[in-house]
Amino acid sequence: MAVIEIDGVRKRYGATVAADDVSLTVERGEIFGLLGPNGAGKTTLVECVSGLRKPDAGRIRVFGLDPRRDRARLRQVLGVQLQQGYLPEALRVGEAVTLYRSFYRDGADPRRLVADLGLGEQWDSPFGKLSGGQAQRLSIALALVGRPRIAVLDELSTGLDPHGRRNIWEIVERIRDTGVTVVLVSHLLEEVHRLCDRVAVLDRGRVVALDTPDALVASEGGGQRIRLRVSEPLDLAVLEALPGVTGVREDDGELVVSGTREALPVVTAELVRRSVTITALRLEEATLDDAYLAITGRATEENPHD
Ligand SMILES: Nc1ncnc2c1ncn2[C@@H]1O[C@H](COP(=O)(O)OP(=O)(O)OP(=O)(O)O)[C@@H](O)[C@H]1O
Repeated sequence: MAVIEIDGVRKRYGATVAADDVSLTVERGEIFGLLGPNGAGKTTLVECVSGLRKPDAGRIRVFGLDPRRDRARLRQVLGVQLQQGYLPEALRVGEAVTLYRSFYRDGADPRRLVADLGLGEQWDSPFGKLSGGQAQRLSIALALVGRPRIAVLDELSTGLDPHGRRNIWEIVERIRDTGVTVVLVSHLLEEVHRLCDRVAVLDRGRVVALDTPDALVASEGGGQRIRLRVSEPLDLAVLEALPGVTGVREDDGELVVSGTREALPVVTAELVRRSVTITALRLEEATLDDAYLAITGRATEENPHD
């Protein structure tokens, strides 16, 4: 069942098109990723969903509610994580969570929520004294204190070290396990691959791909990269023309051949046929990075004058 429905949404700021005919749905209980480079329109879209911005055109429904018209009711079902630096420095963790709890009819127990997010010892700590990871966990607590059915988390691991990031990811998985639908805004591929059930890739206001992370990887050729060194110079076009090969480039003396699983036997056979000796060969599985570069690169080529 769709809990968020976005249909034909457009939003402009002057000459900048931040949302260009965006249509997508978010299903109950999933972690849905919005992925894209800076300025792709991710924040604009979640602000429209949260009722903070009014689209120029299109329709949005969240549990059937119109985010602008039904804002008070929306607030009871949708929790939005605020960006860093949002609280007075002197406000203590416990005070902040208790204050936010008072905005909701049926909220969570502040002490338990703070403990669940690993901030029990910081209950009396002022916001200004928290580490980056603790401040992020507090912002998640504030998004969850109203016991929302949907949580919107925007760039939640920005500025965290790898350990802090993993910690936050586990928290997001636990949130999902309690039945809350999560919309995750991110520009980190590793993050969306690890967490998201489905991902919409946004580029200059447009949805340029929407699928599971694994399907996005597979859609870009099924994914292998062959890195090889050869005994003599080779015309790249020879390899590019082979079946299963989707791209060939040179990287620091190595030939990097991208393609389907079929590519490896075909490429090696062709080199043998040409009596070219392979001096080194390494096989890498394609990742979401490859898919993402291919998808956003293609979107740019399709609209060279934008
Ligand atoms: N209030 C505003 N006034 C004018 N232009 C804006 C405004 N807010 C956003 N924009 C522009 O709209 C485009 C989309 O911005 P948005 O913040 O939605 O993208 P984003 O994908 O969230 O980017 P980031 O990852 O950098 O936060 C950008 O070109 C941005 O400069």
